[in-house]
Amino acid sequence: MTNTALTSVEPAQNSGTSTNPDDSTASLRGAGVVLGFGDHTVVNGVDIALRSGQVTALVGPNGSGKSTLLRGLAKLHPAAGTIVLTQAMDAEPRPIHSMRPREFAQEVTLFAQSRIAPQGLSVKEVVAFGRYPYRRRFSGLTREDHAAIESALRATGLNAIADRAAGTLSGGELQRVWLSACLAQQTGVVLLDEPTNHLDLRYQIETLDVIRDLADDHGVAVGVVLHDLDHAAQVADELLLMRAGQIVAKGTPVDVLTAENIAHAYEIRVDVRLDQHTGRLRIDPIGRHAPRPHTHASSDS
Ligand SMILES: Nc1ncnc2c1ncn2[C@@H]1O[C@H](COP(=O)(O)OP(=O)(O)OP(=O)(O)O)[C@@H](O)[C@H]1O
Repeated sequence: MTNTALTSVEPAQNSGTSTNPDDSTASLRGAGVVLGFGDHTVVNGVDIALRSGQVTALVGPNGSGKSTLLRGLAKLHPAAGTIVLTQAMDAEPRPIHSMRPREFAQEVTLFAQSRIAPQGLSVKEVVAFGRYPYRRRFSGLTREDHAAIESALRATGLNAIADRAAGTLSGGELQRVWLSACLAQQTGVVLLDEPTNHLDLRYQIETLDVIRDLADDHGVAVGVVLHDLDHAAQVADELLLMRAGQIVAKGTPVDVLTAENIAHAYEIRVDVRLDQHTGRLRIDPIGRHAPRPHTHASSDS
């Protein structure tokens, strides 16, 4: 794994409508969203608003519908209800189903959970996939494309391995390559499904930093599924807690991540504390076994 740290994402510079930091105000809203598989409804009447410059985290137990909701917002799963995209502050919201795929891909990207390892392509060539919505037929990469790819490679700490074969990377490295491709797409809405999965501690934290950079420095509307509630509390402006296809709590991390809400959603006991020194929430799940006391070897004698 490269030693290059994730650095802040550079301002977008291409011809997409949401790529200028000043006008990257696209936001995605869903009302009464219903999604399912055949007769099996897995998201049932969800309201969600992803606002420019804000991080919204979706949390909840396995199978509660988080990934399916994200896929519905990304136009990858048929949805009932209303999902609209507002491309600029004063623009009229447009139903996403009326948008052409290429146009939609210039506005919204999804970092999905399962990822293939492309054989025969370098890291840089995979990241270049992110520029596909801007490419003209039979034309090569433009200066803007190269700048976006370089910026995304730097942001994900991949410049040192940009020429390596993507098929030879570890799971965590490959994950960062696909995250990089999403960043290279330079959209006003970024949807991320468990982006910290498979990453070591350092890249988990640096990925959370990149997510905050997207919102704070570039006005991106971020929707992210996270399993780690500490991470969700750390990165999100708003949390949506899902259970059985519905949102059971919505608001700031402090409002949503109460012991009662977590117990209701996950059916476990937890201890939730606000750290007085750091001002951060600490969520401590309580298992069946009493915590084992730990001592230093030197204090045993
Ligand atoms: N391809 C599929 N066909 C049928 N049912 C599916 C399919 N994919 C998911 N489901 C079901 O939809 C429900 C919601 O799944 P989803 O993956 O959206 O949940 P999730 O909250 O993202 O879960 P996890 O935390 O485990 O990733 C689950 O009951 C799951 O079994």
